[in-house]
Amino acid sequence: MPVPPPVDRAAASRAAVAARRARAEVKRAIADSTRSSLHVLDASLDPTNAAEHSLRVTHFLLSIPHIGTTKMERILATLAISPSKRLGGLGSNQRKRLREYLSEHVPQKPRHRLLVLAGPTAVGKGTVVKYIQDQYPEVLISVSATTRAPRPGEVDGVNYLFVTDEEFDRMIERNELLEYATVHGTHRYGTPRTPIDTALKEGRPVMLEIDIQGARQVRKHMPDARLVFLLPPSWDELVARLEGRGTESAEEQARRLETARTELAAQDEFDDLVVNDQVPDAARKVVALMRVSNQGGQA
Ligand SMILES: Nc1ncnc2c1ncn2[C@@H]1O[C@H](COP(=O)(O)OP(=O)(O)OP(=O)(O)O)[C@@H](O)[C@H]1O
Ligand SMILES: Nc1nc2c(ncn2[C@@H]2O[C@H](COP(=O)(O)O)[C@@H](O)[C@H]2O)c(=O)[nH]1
Repeated sequence: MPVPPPVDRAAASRAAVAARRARAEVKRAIADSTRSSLHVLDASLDPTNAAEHSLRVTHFLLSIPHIGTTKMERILATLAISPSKRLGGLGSNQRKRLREYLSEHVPQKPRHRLLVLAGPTAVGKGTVVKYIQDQYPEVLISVSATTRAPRPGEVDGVNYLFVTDEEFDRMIERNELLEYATVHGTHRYGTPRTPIDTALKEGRPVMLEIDIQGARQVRKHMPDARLVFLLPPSWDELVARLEGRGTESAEEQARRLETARTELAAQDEFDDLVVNDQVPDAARKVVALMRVSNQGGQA
């Protein structure tokens, strides 16, 4: 008889506890409507979303407000889904039927139509945002405040609100900024809160082009925001774009590329990754993510 490999019982038990906690968190999230059930169903497709992937379809349905045991059993029978199934193990037709059922019968909490676009220096965030501003005028693009000096051609109030250090301090004191950060270790940048709140109340999609520190703060304050990371086609192309733009000294370029390495390493924290190969394609993909955000679907 071959000898079975030794079992690390403590590690297995820790993993089981962690998995149970993660699943409980997903169920709590659906129950208090911080995430739509469609969003959880879509996330379960990806095995790396372990909590959603391993969630039993029975637990999933029971965690939705107003679905009790009887209704849950009826739904599963109607959709021909075995109660023993886990969300990640649904067949494509079962998944489709469940999705249709949820879309039709379960009110989905509308997500903020707030999208945060981040990515390393010179990946083309500003270029993609400018394209979106021109082609999709319904999207409000936030104008950040910054303590850096304007570049040639930049206009105060259009590209940025160019402010002094003292003015920036005052904005912080008055709680006027949704988020702020010192970027590339030099100047401060921040997102004025009021225009965003107003636009969201009006149901208008809003987009922020900010750095990763800012994206993390937005996620904390507004968990419904969609975080999108713009990627270059390659590292060499990123360097070529930074050098080609020619707006920074060699020293500043080196500093920015240093930050870029750290930022690229954080891409997994984001909801979606979009490669900026051709600007119109990248812009279309980003806008599509805003359009479907109420449905919890995928671009
Ligand atoms: N898809 C693309 N293909 C080729 N060049 C591009 C593309 N997108 C942007 N660029 C060019 O890359 C350079 C950097 O773009 P941009 O200034 O928009 O980057 P950014 O991400 O906003 O940078 P930063 O964070 O440093 O402000 C610009 O010269 C721009 O014209
Ligand atoms: N956290 C924030 N980051 C911001 C904001 N506005 C812009 N940025 C980021 O700064 C860098 C550098 O911009 P540049 O115009 O000097 O090249 C870039 O990565 C932006 O995303 C903000 O309001 N908050």
